[in-house]
Amino acid sequence: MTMYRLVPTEDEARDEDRTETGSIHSQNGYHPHPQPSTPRTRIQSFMLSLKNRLPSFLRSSIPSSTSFNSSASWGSRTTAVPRHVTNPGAGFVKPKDKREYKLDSLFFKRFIRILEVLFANRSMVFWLYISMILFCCLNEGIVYYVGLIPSRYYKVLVDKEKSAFFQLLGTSLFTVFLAGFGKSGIFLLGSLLAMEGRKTLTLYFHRIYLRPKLFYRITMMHEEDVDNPDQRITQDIDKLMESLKRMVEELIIIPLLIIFYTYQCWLLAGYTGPLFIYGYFIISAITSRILINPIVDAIFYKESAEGYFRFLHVRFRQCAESITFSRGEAEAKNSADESLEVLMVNQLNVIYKELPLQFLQQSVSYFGSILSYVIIAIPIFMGDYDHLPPSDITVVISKISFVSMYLTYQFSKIIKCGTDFSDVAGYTSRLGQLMEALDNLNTEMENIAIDFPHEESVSSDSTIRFEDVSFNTPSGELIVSDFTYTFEVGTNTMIVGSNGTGKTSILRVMGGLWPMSRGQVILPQQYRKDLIFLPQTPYLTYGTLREQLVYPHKDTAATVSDAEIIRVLKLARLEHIAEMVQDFDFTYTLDWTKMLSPGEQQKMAFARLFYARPVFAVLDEATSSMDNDSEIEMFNQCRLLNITCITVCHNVGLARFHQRQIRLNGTDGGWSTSEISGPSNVESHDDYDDGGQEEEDAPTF
Ligand SMILES: Nc1ncnc2c1ncn2[C@@H]1O[C@H](COP(=O)(O)OP(=O)(O)OP(=O)(O)O)[C@@H](O)[C@H]1O
Repeated sequence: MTMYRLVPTEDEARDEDRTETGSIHSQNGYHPHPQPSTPRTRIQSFMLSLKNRLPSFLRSSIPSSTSFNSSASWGSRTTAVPRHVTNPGAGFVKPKDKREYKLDSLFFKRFIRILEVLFANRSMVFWLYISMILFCCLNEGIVYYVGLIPSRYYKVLVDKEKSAFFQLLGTSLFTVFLAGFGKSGIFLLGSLLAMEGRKTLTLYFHRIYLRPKLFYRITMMHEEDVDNPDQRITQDIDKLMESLKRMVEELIIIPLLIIFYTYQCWLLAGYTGPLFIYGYFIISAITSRILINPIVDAIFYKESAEGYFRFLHVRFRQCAESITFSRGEAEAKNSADESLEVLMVNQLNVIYKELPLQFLQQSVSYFGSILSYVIIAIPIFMGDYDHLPPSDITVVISKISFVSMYLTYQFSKIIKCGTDFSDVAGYTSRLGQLMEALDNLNTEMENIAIDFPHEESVSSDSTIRFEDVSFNTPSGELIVSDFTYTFEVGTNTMIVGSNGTGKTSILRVMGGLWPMSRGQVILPQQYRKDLIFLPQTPYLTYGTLREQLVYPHKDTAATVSDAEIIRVLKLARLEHIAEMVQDFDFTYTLDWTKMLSPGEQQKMAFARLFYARPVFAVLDEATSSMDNDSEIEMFNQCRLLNITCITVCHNVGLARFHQRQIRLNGTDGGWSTSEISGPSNVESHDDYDDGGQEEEDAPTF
């Protein structure tokens, strides 16, 4: 036996104070109910004031109350970030007067963390980056040579040297060709770098996001903290790498170039040249930094709005049939229009905030070229080159012009990268925030020991035991209090109660998805093998029929024989599927959920169950879409295969397949257990009338 538990520490237990209603209060955690003056009330009043300030079409998108975790059994919030006002139906609105994302130390911390992931273990990204540096150095050597060509032309033209002119023509044509080759090489390496970077970061996120239990919690419970994690992984990483690529292409060897051209400029124009250029850069950089901050923030919120807009369309696609049946197309159009409107508002916000930066960048470029003439003029008017003949002065002017303009150009490139930099900062904030949320959640889950197994709790029998278990909803409502029950092998148990009384929640606690506020659950040692959960809507993977049956153990698919597939399909009354697909190894481009009816999808889940043959099957309304005969067949097969059922359902007719029941009464976490007296199983279909028809000894739920 294996046990997982959430037991308060001794200190925490001391602080606990039980009220008459059975709720538990604690100074340092485990609050099943919200405390009177909590952040929840503050957030609610903030949202109310925000709602009143919004245009009418957005008001409907703001929920009148927001769920807030006051229960410490759910741990602390994932990150100290603002509560976004969210609504998947309409989009996203940023709380007014609240700027959170900017170029501060947190940004640099997050950015360094992303770089650590990208460059870890001398990855491919690392080598591409090194190759790019080398290529850029080579290319800049060529550029420097090309830059000096005009001064050589001036010389041969003023001196009328014909043969030197043709020689120079040949060399310059070859150099220009080399420069083109260099530029396209940088483009290739940059694109590979962006692609490889995207792959590395995405794989990293797959690893930390799709972790057992954590994936469920971040998507189901922490939407307020981290909106659209899927969009961050699929879109934001790509955009981050594209912006980074552009920046790297522009800036990769800029420090070297600045040192080199500063030295050249100082040699030709004296100290005033570099002094003017550096002064001009410092002023531009400070102004640029001031203008970038609001853009980072705007990009963060624009991406959130993008996420909701995309999410809405995905939901339309998933629910196309339901929407059409309920003639909800007009409503869908309205919410899509509203969501687009919110996106446009956010996009416009980005455009407006980028405008001053664009103005600065353009002005800086033009001003840079004027500055180079000032730098040339100073030594010329000071008479530094009066001793040279006119042809040599034109060479000097051309050289100073090139080095000063090129140095100014390097600085203006840094300023011009401001837009990309603000993009990078925005995406870094979104990805960094997700990383932190996942880290915090992971630590939180480790601290509350929600996962199992705990070696010291190993026991020999195969029962599932709940011992004094209490738990709350994520919003802090007590659902079940001091629940003690043993699920024994061979004894089917039914869990019943009205809607929302916590039937599925008991299964969530059993599966480790929800934490307990107290008590412990003891599972069979090989719980992964011995315990299989069948939800109402099974998850059907993309892939072959063989893979479908062994889900989630895709790697074992090849070991399942065709005969075995046909056998379990027959048990699940899906033999026609075998004929329909013919080739068990054909990967269907069509979604299996489109190929199978809801009832057939549930049968597919039973086919998996019959293939795996666990000790316990936890069925959460797992037969709700099946016809009566099929329902009987599923429970009969479970009995024949010695699978003990723990069933959540509303169908009174199913009582005959169970020996015990747990009833949740929905008030103060109350519950009761009883024996079910009636036929414990059904051999023939005839003695099963109708799921809705009660028999004398069948309990009513
Ligand atoms: N993610 C969540 N956040 C907040 N509350 C939740 C969440 N999931 C469930 N709840 C609440 O927990 C309570 C119990 O939910 P549960 O799904 O266990 O009910 P149930 O008895 O299975 O209902 P039904 O018979 O309708 O399936 C409900 O009041 C529900 O609102």
